[in-house]
Amino acid sequence: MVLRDNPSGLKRFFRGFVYAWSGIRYGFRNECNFRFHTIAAVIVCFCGGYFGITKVEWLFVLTAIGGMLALELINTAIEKAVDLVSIEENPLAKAAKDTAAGAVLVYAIYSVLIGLIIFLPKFMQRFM
Ligand SMILES: Nc1ncnc2c1ncn2[C@@H]1O[C@H](COP(=O)(O)OP(=O)(O)OP(=O)(O)O)[C@@H](O)[C@H]1O
Repeated sequence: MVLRDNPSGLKRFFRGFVYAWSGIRYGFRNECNFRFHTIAAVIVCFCGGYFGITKVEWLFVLTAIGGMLALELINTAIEKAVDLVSIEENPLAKAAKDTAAGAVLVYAIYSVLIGLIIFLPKFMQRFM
């Protein structure tokens, strides 16, 4: 049983990575939004390479990608935790899920704006 097993030091540290990787795999397998954002992230990285964006632009792009993926996973964690404690209809459960979804939406809008600011001028310059 995981809760009783309490290794210390390096073993515990690396075990944390295994659990985290398992969470990422869970998100990818079960959450359509997480898959969508992962695929979008890969496409954006290819575009970054293709358009030769600057180091500072990469920093913004990577912040948008990393934040978006992390928030999606946190949103999934909140959804699962809420379902665990409250299967029945509950206004607090609704508030928890909807505010978590709102956080994802806010960051998604931020990410889209970053993408437009960085890529739109380069796209227009190359293809228009
Ligand atoms: N226990 C609950 N009580 C009240 N409202 C809930 C509850 N569970 C979900 N809801 C509400 O129902 C709607 C859909 O919730 P649901 O959990 O299906 O979200 P979803 O975004 O469709 O998630 P998923 O990614 O699992 O498909 C949301 O508005 C949510 O706040």
